[in-house]
Amino acid sequence: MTNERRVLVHPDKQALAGSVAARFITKTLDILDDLGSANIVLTGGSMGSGVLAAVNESAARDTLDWSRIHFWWGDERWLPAGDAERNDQQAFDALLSHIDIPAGNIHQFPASDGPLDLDQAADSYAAELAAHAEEGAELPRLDITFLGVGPDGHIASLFPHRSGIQVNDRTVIAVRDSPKPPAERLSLTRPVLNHSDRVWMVLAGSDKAPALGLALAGASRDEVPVGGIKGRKRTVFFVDRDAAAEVPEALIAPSY
Ligand SMILES: O=C1O[C@H](COP(=O)(O)O)[C@@H](O)[C@H](O)[C@H]1O
Repeated sequence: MTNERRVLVHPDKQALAGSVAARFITKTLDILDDLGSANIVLTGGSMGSGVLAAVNESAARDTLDWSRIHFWWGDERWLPAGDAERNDQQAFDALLSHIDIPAGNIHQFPASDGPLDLDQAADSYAAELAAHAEEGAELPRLDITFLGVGPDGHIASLFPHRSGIQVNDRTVIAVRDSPKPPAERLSLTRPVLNHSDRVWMVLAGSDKAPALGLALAGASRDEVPVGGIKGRKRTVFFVDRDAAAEVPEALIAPSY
């Protein structure tokens, strides 16, 4: 199988979340069998928590040995710990509070009410990644990275026509000019996202169709940041029919 980007279309949001959750469980079981542990990067956004809620509801949820799975985030909103708008809080509500996982396996970005300022928080998360790096590397092996995609084509907190999407000399950046509130955020950079073995983008709704169509048509990453993302082994867009409206027929995988 090649590492071309694939688009898998599902009838609606619910089917999409259920299908991605089932794939997540089976793929992570394989990764644990093969490698002994797994590093998963989570996303915020509507489908991010939808998929985690579907994992939580799955009868197969506890076939996974959660003690061997580490969770990271692609980005975070610079808000106090526990704020309902934080990506980590949404993941806790959807799944993480309900499973038997050691606290040390959950790698949250710092919060705005902690002791660090935004730049120190970015450095601190970079150091946390480095502390779990594979030998001789700056980063851990990233097995699956989930990304939501905004209607403007942003991924993590890397937005169109902002400098963040071009950064390639840091693993984590402080963002101060997000067009989507809050303006202050923390984000992994594009080279880190592209270091992932598998990038799974999950998007639903007709407002996402133009960004997906442009990205697949080869728009620049400055215009549509998602266009600059590619996993080392697999890059899959899991979408619903509405989001797929502008995807060329030839790129749609025959079945899911
Ligand atoms: O603000 C964010 O938005 C994007 C996309 O969110 P969606 O609700 O439009 O799907 C998300 O991927 C990112 O992690 C988050 O911080």
